[in-house]
Amino acid sequence: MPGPAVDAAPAAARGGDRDAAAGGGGRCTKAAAAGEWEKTYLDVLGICCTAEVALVERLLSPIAGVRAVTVVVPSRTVIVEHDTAAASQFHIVKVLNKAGLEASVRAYGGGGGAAAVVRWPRPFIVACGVLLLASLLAPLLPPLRWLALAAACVGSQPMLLRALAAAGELTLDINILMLIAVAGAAALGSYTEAGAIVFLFTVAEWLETLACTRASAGMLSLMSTVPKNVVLAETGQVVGMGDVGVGTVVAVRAGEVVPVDGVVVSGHSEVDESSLTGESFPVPKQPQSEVWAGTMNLDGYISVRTTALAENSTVAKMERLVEEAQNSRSKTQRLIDSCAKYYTPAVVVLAAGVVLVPLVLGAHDLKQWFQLSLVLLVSACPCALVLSTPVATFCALLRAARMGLLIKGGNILESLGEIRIAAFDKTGTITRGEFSINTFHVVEDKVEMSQLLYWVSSIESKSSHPMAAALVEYVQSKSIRPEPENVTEFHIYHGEGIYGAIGGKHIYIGNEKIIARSSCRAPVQEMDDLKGASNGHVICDGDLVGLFSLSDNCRTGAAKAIKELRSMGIKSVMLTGDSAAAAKHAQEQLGGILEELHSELLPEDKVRLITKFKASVGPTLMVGDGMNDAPALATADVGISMGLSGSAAAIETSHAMLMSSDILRVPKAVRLGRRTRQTIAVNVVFSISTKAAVLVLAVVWRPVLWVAVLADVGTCLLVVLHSMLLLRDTATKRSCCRTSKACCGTAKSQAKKSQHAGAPNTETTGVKGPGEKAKGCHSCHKHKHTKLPVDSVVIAIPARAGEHVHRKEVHATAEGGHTSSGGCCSASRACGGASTALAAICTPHGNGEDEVCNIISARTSCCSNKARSRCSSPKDAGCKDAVGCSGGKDSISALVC
Ligand SMILES: Nc1ncnc2c1ncn2[C@@H]1O[C@H](COP(=O)(O)OP(=O)(O)OP(=O)(O)O)[C@@H](O)[C@H]1O
Ligand SMILES: [Zn+2]
Repeated sequence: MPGPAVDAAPAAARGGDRDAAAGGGGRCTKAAAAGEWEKTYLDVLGICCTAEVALVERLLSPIAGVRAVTVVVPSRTVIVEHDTAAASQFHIVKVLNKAGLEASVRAYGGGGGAAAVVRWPRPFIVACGVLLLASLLAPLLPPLRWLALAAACVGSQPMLLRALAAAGELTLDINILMLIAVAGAAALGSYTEAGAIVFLFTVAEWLETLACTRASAGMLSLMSTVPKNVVLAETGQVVGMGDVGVGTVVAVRAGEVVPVDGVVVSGHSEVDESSLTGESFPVPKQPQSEVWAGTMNLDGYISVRTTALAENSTVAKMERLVEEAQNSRSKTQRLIDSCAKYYTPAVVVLAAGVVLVPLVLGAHDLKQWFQLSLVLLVSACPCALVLSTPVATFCALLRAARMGLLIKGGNILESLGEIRIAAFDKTGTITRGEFSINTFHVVEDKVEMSQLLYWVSSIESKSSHPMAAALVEYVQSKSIRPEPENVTEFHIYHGEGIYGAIGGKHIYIGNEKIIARSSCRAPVQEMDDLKGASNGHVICDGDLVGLFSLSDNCRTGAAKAIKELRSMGIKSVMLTGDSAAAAKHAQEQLGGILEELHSELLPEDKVRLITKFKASVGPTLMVGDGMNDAPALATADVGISMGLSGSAAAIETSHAMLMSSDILRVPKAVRLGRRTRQTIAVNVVFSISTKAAVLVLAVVWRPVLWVAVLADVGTCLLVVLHSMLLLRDTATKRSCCRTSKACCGTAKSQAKKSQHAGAPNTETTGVKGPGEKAKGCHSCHKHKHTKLPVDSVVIAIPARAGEHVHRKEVHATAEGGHTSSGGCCSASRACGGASTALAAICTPHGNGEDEVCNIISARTSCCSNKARSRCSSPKDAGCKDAVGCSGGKDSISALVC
């Protein structure tokens, strides 16, 4: 498989090639933040298909002060990066409108602006329709037939402007073709037909725009929620976002949108992160909590120290990715575009021949030939074919973003649909990457425990490995403060561990391999072999001084995700840098579902294996999080990085980013890729066959111009509508109440069963989320509409404290105990803080087949103690399987569904 993955680097924005050449690859916002450049989003309704892209670029690029032009065809959006002093928004809009492109500046703060603009047909369309209708009375009053001609004239105004602009640029576009057809029909005396062509064309265009804007509303609104100004906490001064450096403390009052990514310094509040995560529940924030730009401070005053510049905020990065993805062209699209380039001129030449040859030969029924020629001309527009890929890709990318998966381009989506084998990294991907320390001891009293802990924590503070975080936290819990600033040398040995120098001591920390590297004199110690635990060694100046062991648990849903992949005919394997024992332990937790285990791998070993899979099995998916996974992620046909918790290297090199830690979205993504490929195939076949049918009909029966036009614009519209089916998550909408009832009902009945089984009481009562009335299962529609607008981009960010549970719907079913403090994360609120509560969280499946119910226990650490079980159908009250919560002091085994 010639890896499309390799050329998957996000394509530089169209017209922004100059930036790309300068090495900035679409990174234009950097300069913009400096204050000179501004990005303006324009709704340009006159963009019909990719034919207009070149036109828009050629119109705007020469304007002084315009630096980059990006045209997003499916959403009819033009993004212009310009110097406001040299080229005003007004001027840009004027230039586009002069060419009849119907441009308007998208209102700041709302992605759905365009939808409002195009809700009603424009006056010229209405006038065209009315005149055409009146002309149909011509049999009663013959002069009325002229009204049809008037209709054609009135309706074709914008077409004419666009045609002129295109002709000026020496390009042949749909507008020119249609105008020739209209003029031809008029010349033949078929005024009604001329009027009908114009009316059909304009109405179809309007409907298409309506559909497109519905699809794209919200896509570009990610960034627009972020305020442009901030209030400095110390002085109360209001300054522009561009002037805020890292480390500035800004004030965020209740009801305001957090303007920056940062850490809370003072104050307590609840923040609604739904714009980023889709979480409907406010997340409590206190000093040290992280907050993100674009989220809403609900009810308290907080001051936030910025940790990133505005252009590097999570939301800005996401927006950049989304934009780049929209503009990267997939393989299929490139193929179609290059075919379309030859198709139009070829058909136009043919059309000319059809008139000229009979003319020269002196044929009798010239009118017939002339009509055939016009039909051919109308059919020369490859609109539907050209749209068949980008609209489908666009809708699928949007769908993916809503389920928390940012895909860096349409070609990746197509590759996703071809995957034959999936390779998973272990630590942080299959497992949580949240280690707990089993043992930590000094070897033969060689050093003081406190000294050892100080060394380890100080050096580990410099590592981003999940083990490092656990070790540092462990040491801090012993009231020892790590001092990473005292570590004078630091080095990472991939697959082995780390090295650091502190206080003149040379210290290595890592697995067995690091012992050899450190030229340790002491014999390898026997560790008390805890099942599946990873063992760590601390070597100080060539002497083994400390031993520790840590363990990690598999992610909820990992086994199910792999099972689902298998049901799709995809093989799953594990690639880990950890020991064979740890790999085997994870495999046991998964019920032995992985087909191959590869352990103790170095980053280059992972690359080698991926290359092997690509050659021997086929298109390969790699899912990973660590720095050691980055090269393998880049090598795979599709590399998915896990969560924002993943290492920066993994996020950078991967082709798609899972914004939550829900591994179940991996099979969903593959399914979406398959659906996209199917949709594109159907679109292509449909648009080619209608063209062929019209031509055949014209030749064997008789050429009817309006049928050709209807087929042309109708196909375009149908292609758009068909692609929009990708946006639909049928399961979410339809099965919502049905399943919720099922869940509640079944939870109740199961609660009884589980009581017999000795499991904790899981009787059901409503659970309140903050700001919400207690919801039974019946209010889910309302809940749905208020919390998850159809057009919003929902991107899940992994929780820092505890763990978020990503959900579409919360049908809480909990037994209220005594209220307790709790409050570990948003989900704890779902549980109502009850000490023995259980909440079932149901996530309907994309394909509408089944749904997943998470059970959240609301003890002290409610969110992490969840069990997951599966209802195969809403009616199926019985449990397929139930997994007891493993780990955690308050673990609960429960049967639900
Ligand atoms: N910062 C660290 N502190 C202690 N040990 C480490 C550290 N980094 C790596 N190691 C040791 O090196 C081993 C391999 O690390 P590596 O990052 O290659 O893989 P991993 O993250 O454990 O597994 P996976 O490849 O599944 O993510 C780890 O299992 C651990 O024993
Ligand atoms: Zn990992």
